[in-house]
Amino acid sequence: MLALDVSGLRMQFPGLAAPVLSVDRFHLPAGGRLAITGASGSGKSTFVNAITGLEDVRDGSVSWSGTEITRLSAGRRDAFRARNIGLVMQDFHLFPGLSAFENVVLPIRLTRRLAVNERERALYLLAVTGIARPQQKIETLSRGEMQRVAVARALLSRPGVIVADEPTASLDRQAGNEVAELLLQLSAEEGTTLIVVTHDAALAERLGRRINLVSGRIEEDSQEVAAQ
Ligand SMILES: Nc1ncnc2c1ncn2[C@@H]1O[C@H](COP(=O)(O)OP(=O)(O)OP(=O)(O)O)[C@@H](O)[C@H]1O
Repeated sequence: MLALDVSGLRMQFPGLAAPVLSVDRFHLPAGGRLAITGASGSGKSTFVNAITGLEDVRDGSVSWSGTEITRLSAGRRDAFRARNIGLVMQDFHLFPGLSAFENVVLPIRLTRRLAVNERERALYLLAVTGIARPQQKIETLSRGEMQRVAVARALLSRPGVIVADEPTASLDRQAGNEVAELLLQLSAEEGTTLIVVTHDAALAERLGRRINLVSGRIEEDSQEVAAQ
C-alpha cells in the first residue's frame, strides 16, 4: 500500500487566468481511504490526473511512498502507474471484441507473457466480482458488469493504490452500489490505499475521509475538522 504526499501543486491550462488546481500540502497515509468531492469543474479529474501521472505536472510535487513521480520522465511515470496504481474510470476503458478475461489481463499481455499465477488471479478476481462467464465478449455485458470487470483489472497486479474517478456515475443505483461495495471490500482485504472521486454521498461517507474541492482548492478536509 502506498502513501500520497502532494506539495505546492499547481495545474494551469492555456487560456485560463487562474490555476484549475492549487494544493499546497496534502497527505494520505498508506492504506488510507479518501473521497474527493466538488462541483463540476472544481478540479477533481485534474487532481486525479496529476496524482496518477496521467498529466504532466510542471509546478509542485507528487510522491507515492517516497517516489516523486513528478520528477520521472513520461515513460517512467507510465511504468510506475502500470506497476503501482489501479485505475477505475467512469467510462470503463474496456476493449470491445475481447472477452472479460482478456480485458483483465490485457495490460500485462501488452508487455509480456501472462504467468500461470496471474491467469489464476484474473479468474479469481472475475469470480469474486461476480462475472460468471469470463469468456463472454465485453460488449455484451451489462454496464454494471463492465465496471466490475474494470475493478478486477485494476486489482490484477496487486497495486498499492486504487484510484477511481466517478466509478458509479454512469450506473444505476443498484449496479453502482455493487461496484462501490466491491471497491471497499477488495481494497480492505488487500490493504490497498483507496481514492475515489464521487458525487455519491453514501459512498463518500463510507470512505471515512473526504476532501471537497472548490475552484481547484481543498476547501474542506473532514480529517482536519475531526482533529480540531
Ligand atoms: N486540458 C485542459 N485544457 C483546458 N482546460 C482544462 C483542461 N482540463 C480541464 N480543464 C478545465 O479545468 C477545470 C477543472 O476540470 P476538471 O475536469 O478537473 O473538473 P471536475 O471537477 O473533474 O469536473 P466534472 O465533475 O464535471 O468531471 C474546468 O474548468 C475545465 O474546463
